[in-house]
This record gives sequence, C-alpha cells and structure tokens, in this order.
Amino acid sequence: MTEPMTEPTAPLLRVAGLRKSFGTNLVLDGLDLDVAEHSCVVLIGSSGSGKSTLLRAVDLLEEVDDGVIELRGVDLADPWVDANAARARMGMVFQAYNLFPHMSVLANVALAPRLVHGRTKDEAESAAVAILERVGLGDKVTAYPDHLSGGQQQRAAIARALVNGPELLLLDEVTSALDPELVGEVLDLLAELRTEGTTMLVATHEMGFARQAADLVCFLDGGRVLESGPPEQVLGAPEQPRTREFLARLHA
Ligand SMILES: Nc1ncnc2c1ncn2[C@@H]1O[C@H](COP(=O)(O)OP(=O)(O)OP(=O)(O)O)[C@@H](O)[C@H]1O
Repeated sequence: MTEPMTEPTAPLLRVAGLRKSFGTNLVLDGLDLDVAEHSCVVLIGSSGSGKSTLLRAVDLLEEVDDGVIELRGVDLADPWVDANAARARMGMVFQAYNLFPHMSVLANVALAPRLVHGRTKDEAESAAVAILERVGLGDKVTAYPDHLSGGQQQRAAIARALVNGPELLLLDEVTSALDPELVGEVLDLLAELRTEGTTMLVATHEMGFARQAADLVCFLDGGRVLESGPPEQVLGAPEQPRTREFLARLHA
C-alpha cells in the first residue's frame, strides 16, 4: 500500500535570496533561511556578519534590495501588504531595552496593545500585568525603568514584545548590554519561552544558549548562511567546541 502524500509543513518564516547593501558594503548576499513554527533558530557569526540587518529586515525596519520575506506564505515585501500590520504580528527585542523612561513598566508594556491593537485601557493593562507576571516582574508593574536592573529592564522589554501574542519573536543580542551576572536570568526566560513553543529567531554571541535552546543554529558569513544544523553539528561537541573563527576559516 502506498503512503498517503502529505504536504510538507510550510515554515512560519521563509527568507529567500535576501540582498542588502549599505553603499558599497554588501551585507546580505542572497541569504536563505527558514524558521519552522514553534522552533528556536539561533543566528551566529562574527561582528558585522549581518545578523542585526537580517532581523531588522524581517521586522520591516530595513528596506532590502531584493529577495523574499514570507510570514505564513505571505510576502511581506508585496506593496499591498500593510507593513504596520505585518510588524504587529512580530515582536522584536533589541540590545538596548528602549523602554520609555518617563512611563512605568506597566505603561510601557500596555502601550502597544492600545496603540497598535486598539484595545481598551483596562484590556491593555490586564494583558500587560499578566505578561509581566509571566516574566517574573509582577511586583514591578508600577516601577519606572531606571529603578530596575538591566536584566529586569530587558525582561520588561521582552514582556512588551510578547504582550500582543506575536507569531514570531525576533531577538537581537538581547544580553549584550547586560552585566555578566544578569545575563543568566534573561537567557533562562528565553529558554522557558522556547520550551513553551514560542517561535524565535535569535541573534546572539551566547554559545551556551545556542547549545541549550536552539533547534537550528545558522552560521552567517559573507552575507549568507554558510552552515546550519542542530547545535552539536554546527558548534561541535561541548567538550570539543568549534569556534566562530574556525567556522569562518572552514568556509573562507
Ligand atoms: N544603517 C547602516 N548604515 C550603514 N551600514 C550599516 C548600517 N547598519 C549596518 N551596517 C553595516 O552592515 C554590516 C552588518 O552589520 P550588522 O549590524 O547587521 O552585523 P551583526 O552581525 O549584527 O554584528 P554584531 O554582532 O556586531 O551586532 C556592518 O558592516 C555594518 O557596519
């Protein structure tokens, strides 16, 4: 008996042939990448390899020169696609937390549900409280950002990105600005979100996180994904890790 044909599941995010130059600096050179729903894809690569540019392009913050960015099969570059509506389906967190200093943590997190999704003040605030509790900041809702540690501010920024239930979470070096002792609490939160099935595309230099949480590690070099696979394949065994420099030489 022949097996019934099943359609392969389309990725949540498909990036194909993405090209982007800044002047004469070719940063993305026909980059291809898929992110399956409920997976965590980690981007690694040396400084300047284009990780941030890729994330910003996916979030439609950076205009690209060519290529396709599809979210659930819809090309976000199509002129008829409303960029703000597309962006509202994603959450992005940056290295700098970018919280408004004159607003409480609650007001920071409740802002997008009100402005972007048109929810009432009560609805927005109860969604904000729930997600702040989820990230362990239930006792900080009335605090102002400068009264929080860097790790707490970054967790508030993650809450802000999550409050509208994004289909895809984009994380750009979210621990790079933190003191070393605060990195763990943020990475632990991301690992929990990954376990809960949040779809994530993460640029990081934290190889421990990549090993622990990634379903797929993508090594960027020369504007493309030069190697991708499970963490052990790309990063090597924990007792015999491959370095980024080694990977770069391998593909030079
Ligand atoms: N707005 C911009 N204008 C001009 N050049 C830019 C701009 N943004 C990025 N670049 C350049 O594009 C290249 C890729 O930068 P990008 O920030 O994407 O790299 P990255 O891999 O995220 O680096 P890092 O690990 O240091 O964050 C760099 O050469 C950078 O100088």
